[in-house]
Amino acid sequence: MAEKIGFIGLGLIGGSIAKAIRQYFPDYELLAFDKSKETLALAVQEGTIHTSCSSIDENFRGCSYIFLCAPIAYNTAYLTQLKDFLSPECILTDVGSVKTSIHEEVIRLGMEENFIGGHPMAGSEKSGFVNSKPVLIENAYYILTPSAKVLKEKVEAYRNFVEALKALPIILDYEEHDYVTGTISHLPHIIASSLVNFVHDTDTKDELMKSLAAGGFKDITRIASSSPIMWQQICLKNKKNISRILGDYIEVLKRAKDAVDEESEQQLYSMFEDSKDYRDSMPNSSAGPIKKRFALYCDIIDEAGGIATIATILASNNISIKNIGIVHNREFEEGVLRIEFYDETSSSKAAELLKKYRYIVYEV
Ligand SMILES: NC(=O)C1=CN([C@@H]2O[C@H](COP(=O)(O)OP(=O)(O)OC[C@H]3O[C@@H](n4cnc5c(N)ncnc54)[C@H](O)[C@@H]3O)[C@@H](O)[C@H]2O)C=CC1
Ligand SMILES: O=C(O)C(=O)Cc1ccc(O)cc1
Repeated sequence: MAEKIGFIGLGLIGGSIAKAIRQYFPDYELLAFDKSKETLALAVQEGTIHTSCSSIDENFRGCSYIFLCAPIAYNTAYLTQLKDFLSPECILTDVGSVKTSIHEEVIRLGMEENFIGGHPMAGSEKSGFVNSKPVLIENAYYILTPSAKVLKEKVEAYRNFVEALKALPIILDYEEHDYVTGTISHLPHIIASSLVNFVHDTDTKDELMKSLAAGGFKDITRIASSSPIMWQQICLKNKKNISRILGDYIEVLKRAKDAVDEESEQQLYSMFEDSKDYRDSMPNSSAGPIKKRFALYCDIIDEAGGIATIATILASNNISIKNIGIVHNREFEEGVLRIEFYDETSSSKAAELLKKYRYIVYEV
């Protein structure tokens, strides 16, 4: 066996990372401790992990990576128990949605040389090992928050590891992480939950609102179905940022109310126009502008013959393909043909050409 990797908590995120490692590094030895014995039994039975641990024990000694993937307060609480099992080479990491609290505890316990915080910006409203899958982290940003005393070589190794698992590493300061995710992730979850509860509390006797809730409502409230314990802990641990952000956001809502009360045509139009322009400018794929890949996606009916036909169309128009293959990812769960090019011009030329041949092309 090559490397040994340990997991504490093997739910949606821990399970997805473990499955991605299994897929891309089949000779690595994986072991896990989870408070749920059923989860561990299933993970062994499915062949995701080799060893299930009934506590944080000797098995964790000699791991090259240890991933803390339980709800955040437990991750922090387990640091003390782990300390004795870490070799100087071990990279200790977590996947928690809040970073300052765990970094502060790492500093207090003198574990900075080992710790690099981690946060895959992927997930869903579902939870548990049963819902985990390797594609969950594919093409998703994976934020790394290195401790001040961790060696650059360790950060580089972790960054390469994340890339090998097909996610997109990005390095951030842990405090900046909590400020940014407070707005783009924690605030939306609070808005979604409070909006759903608002409908529940103000609905008519015969629950007309519940019955009639349409696409828009469902789009922006999907995440209200997320794990209550996870979001309770996020709000408790990122209290300062969330409180300030909520305060600012309430001011924005007040301004929207003023615009309605005052029948301000200009303000109302600007609000919807500005949001439309900005939302339309956001990249659809999580890869975003930071790491630009020139790829398009295309529906094909028959995999084998279909790929050959497309390759011929592109080659006969002097468009070189960098990579081609069927992918199943978060955006295209049913599977789609992904074609990657060397530059933007080739990608747009190919899209135009394939559309002419009546293919359904997605440029994301
Ligand atoms: N769900 C999401 O979309 C995302 C979650 N995260 C972070 O990932 C972490 C885990 O979240 P999920 O995988 O979604 O949750 P989950 O509920 O799917 O998995 C948590 C796992 O930890 C285990 N666990 C709970 N308490 C434990 C304890 N005291 N000791 C050992 N194991 C324990 C549970 O049995 C479960 O298997 C959280 O810290 C969360 O902030 C990060 C990115 C996305
Ligand atoms: O399902 C979604 O859209 C999410 O927002 C998932 C998510 C939840 C928590 C995180 O820390 C990161 C991503």
